Amino acid sequence: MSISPPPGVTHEGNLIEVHNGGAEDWLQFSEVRPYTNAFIRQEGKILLGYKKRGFGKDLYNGFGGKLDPGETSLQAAERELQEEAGIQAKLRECGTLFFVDEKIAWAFHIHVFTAETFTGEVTETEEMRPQWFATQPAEETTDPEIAKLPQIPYSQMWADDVYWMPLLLSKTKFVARMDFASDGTLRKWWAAKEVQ
Ligand SMILES: CNc1ncnc2c1ncn2[C@@H]1O[C@H](COP(=O)(O)OP(=O)(O)OP(=O)(O)O)[C@@H](O)[C@H]1O
Repeated sequence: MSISPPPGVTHEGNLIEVHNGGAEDWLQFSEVRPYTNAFIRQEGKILLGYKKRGFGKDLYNGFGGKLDPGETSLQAAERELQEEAGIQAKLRECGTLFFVDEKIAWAFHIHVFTAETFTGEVTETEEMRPQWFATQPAEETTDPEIAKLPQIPYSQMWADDVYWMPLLLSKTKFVARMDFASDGTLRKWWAAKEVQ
């Protein structure tokens, strides 16, 4: 059976394990803007950044932002990682997120990237304070350094992250759409794994 994703969601592979929430119809959108979001994922841990200013202030997120004119999403993702966390990595695309917000005139098409290794030193910047988080419960790790790390702080993240972050951590490609109401609550969401 083939799966039809919500409007705006693009994919190349087959969609499996669809998860669906919310009751309202999908919001309309007239413009789509590209963004990036990058995560360094290592054995038992993930690097997130605490956003100190601007859009998403006081929330933890990956590192990313808008594309500069003429940039590919990969170039933008690598530039934003350098600008916001002070590190360089060869990123690869691991998913796409599509966000629509009742209060915002355009839809966000976010290319999500990941890497396991990086060069340079993780550095706090004017925009972001990077921090490592454990991706498994402390009792399930034998690595004392991982056991000391805090768990992923979903209560200080965008309301949608809890639905797609597990797909990112499972290392399968994923696609998701999330619609926000004007009061900031998640009004409807859809997520799936993408396989070849
Ligand atoms: C609605 N739910 C959401 N859930 C998780 N992540 C979200 C998100 N909505 C946007 N994002 C990410 O937030 C960053 C914004 O980037 P943003 O600060 O606007 O861009 P940029 O750094 O270019 O801006 P300035 O340089 O400050 O103008 C960018 O990574 C984008 O992928």
